[in-house]
Amino acid sequence: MIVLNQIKKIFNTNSGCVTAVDSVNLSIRKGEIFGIIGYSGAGKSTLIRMLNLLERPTEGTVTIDGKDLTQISSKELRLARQQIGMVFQHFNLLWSRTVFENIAFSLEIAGVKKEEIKPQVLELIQLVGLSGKEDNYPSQLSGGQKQRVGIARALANNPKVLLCDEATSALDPQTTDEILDLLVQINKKYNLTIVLITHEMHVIQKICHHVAIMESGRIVEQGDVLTVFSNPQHPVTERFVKQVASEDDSIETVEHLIKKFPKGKIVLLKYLKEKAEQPFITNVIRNYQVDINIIQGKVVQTQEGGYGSLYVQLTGLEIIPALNYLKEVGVEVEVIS
Ligand SMILES: Nc1ncnc2c1ncn2[C@@H]1O[C@H](COP(=O)(O)OP(=O)(O)OP(=O)(O)O)[C@@H](O)[C@H]1O
Repeated sequence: MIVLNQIKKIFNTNSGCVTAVDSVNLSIRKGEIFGIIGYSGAGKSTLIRMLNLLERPTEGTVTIDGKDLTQISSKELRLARQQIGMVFQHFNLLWSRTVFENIAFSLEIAGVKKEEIKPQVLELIQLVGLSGKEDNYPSQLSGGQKQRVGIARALANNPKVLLCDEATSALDPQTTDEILDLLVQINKKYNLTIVLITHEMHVIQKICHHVAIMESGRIVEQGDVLTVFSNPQHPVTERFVKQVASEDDSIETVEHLIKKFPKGKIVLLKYLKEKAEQPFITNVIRNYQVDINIIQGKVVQTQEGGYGSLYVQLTGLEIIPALNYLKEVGVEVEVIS
């Protein structure tokens, strides 16, 4: 539905040219939540701003529903932009207008008839959970409430796509989760395509179906969230995955474990929860002459399901057959010592 083809953005500055986005190709499917993650300066903001041509690409095409936005007239672009809502890190609300007026403003600009505006705004206010706050000014709202206004305003013209530019980065962890829950609710209710940028893996883990990892203007890895989480390929991806993994996963700790548990074998078991539905630990203990000592582990839940990783110590006479059984039932087995 959204296709970026060989997108490049070069800024000419006094100190020379900066390539902010470099030959990016992306396909984003209708109805999915697509996350783009990267550290500061990776090019995320520039990339997302090219999706509605707030930033014009130096090279490449941005195609939404078959229409190349880089080729259409400014009038067509204005109409196309109404189909693309945007939510910002610092909300970008009109401070002298109430909640109601902020949301109504989008509809006024789009030329919606006056009598149609009120019911639509009230419906949006209810959708984002701000009933009763219609007449409040932004300065009277919490950060989370301000972002709810931002989301309602972005949805006012029934967009096909919602772009979220670090929408939760200015919020505390609990408010972040509430806003992310709201985005999932909206995605499901309207089958709305959401593209977000973030530097927090928690955001990707909690709500995204697909993820692209950016570094120095390029996409270094992309795929469905569960695969990328359970099997990161690029060093940058590994660093992001560690943001949501337990601290104890560091190699120092593994070396410490080897010293602490010298008997038998220490093994890292990785499994997708939905694939490994059997009670495989119980089966191993029942069917093989081994004991299992669970040393540490975690289960991470994503929109696409969960995956687990467990460090275990196996002792006993049938370690190899037990490990073979685990592989047979779909558990990834890595022998540490
Ligand atoms: N208008 C501009 N003029 C010149 N250089 C720019 C401009 N906008 C961005 N850049 C440069 O492009 C690169 C990518 O910036 P961008 O803001 O897209 O990264 P980012 O991943 O969104 O970072 P952050 O999370 O810090 O916002 C940086 O080197 C930045 O300095």
